[in-house]
Amino acid sequence: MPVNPGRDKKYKRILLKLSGEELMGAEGFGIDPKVLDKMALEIGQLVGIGVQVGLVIGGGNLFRGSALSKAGLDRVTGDHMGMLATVMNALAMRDALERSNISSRVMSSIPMSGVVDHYDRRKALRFLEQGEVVIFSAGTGNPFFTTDSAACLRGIEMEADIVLKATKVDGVYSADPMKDPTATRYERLTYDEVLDKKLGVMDLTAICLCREQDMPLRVFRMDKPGALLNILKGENEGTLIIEEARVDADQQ
Ligand SMILES: Nc1ncnc2c1ncn2[C@@H]1O[C@H](COP(=O)(O)OP(=O)(O)O)[C@@H](O)[C@H]1O
Ligand SMILES: O=c1ccn([C@@H]2O[C@H](COP(=O)(O)OP(=O)(O)O)[C@@H](O)[C@H]2O)c(=O)[nH]1
Repeated sequence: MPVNPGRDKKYKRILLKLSGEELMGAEGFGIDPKVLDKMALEIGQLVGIGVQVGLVIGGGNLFRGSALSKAGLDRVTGDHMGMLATVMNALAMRDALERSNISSRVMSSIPMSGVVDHYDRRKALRFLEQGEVVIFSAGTGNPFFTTDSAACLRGIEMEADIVLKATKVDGVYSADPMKDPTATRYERLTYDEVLDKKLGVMDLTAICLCREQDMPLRVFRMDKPGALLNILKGENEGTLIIEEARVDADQQ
């Protein structure tokens, strides 16, 4: 047993984005507690080696504004429902983390007194420094955005070393791999390449924000056992999106 099992970790503070659909497991809707427990275990491993973890969870397993609007609802109302869905997911994740004895906090971009704390950057930084997992819910608090953008925004505000986007596919491909079986995976891309090639894995607002603030991003498959820990060890899971000039610094 190493004296300090975390000494080789590559990142001190991460912002992990989980898509809402990840939470529903094999079901078509809702939250599968078994998936939550599995995720809590993986997050617990990171906390155990001293990584500070901020979490943003999507709401796509419950409601998406764009889908509700297609069904006839007002778009802004639909987006509000989507943001509230992310708060429900965050509460479920906090519950799973606490069942695994991992201290965690939920903060919401929309004030929800008596349910969760209102987002406060300085408080969130303090919780992270104390080793608590901070779950940032209700997206950015504004309609017409996504939780990808919220994850990048909070990652930048928290001065995370990297934003990790956990999703159903194991990286960024030349085309949507769910639709095009000939698509090939990139190991590394620049922000401009993602934008120029219109690679649809993440929304473009999020990519632009990371490009402006020089925040590295990694897209990987969450349900691959150990993938998260591998990334923390510096292994090449999924696809890294980074400015060419920063590659050397990232590889140290
Ligand atoms: N170039 C691409 N490379 C990888 N995935 C892509 C690409 N274009 C579209 N996708 C799709 O993006 C999805 C991931 O986006 P994500 O935001 O996690 O899903 P959701 O839309 O459920 O929130 C993948 O499941 C994949 O089908
Ligand atoms: O800043 C935000 C973040 C999210 N949403 C709404 O919340 C829904 C759920 O988020 P998202 O689609 O990003 O979840 P994911 O696809 O990651 O599960 C979105 O469809 C939007 O309707 C929003 O209006 N503003």
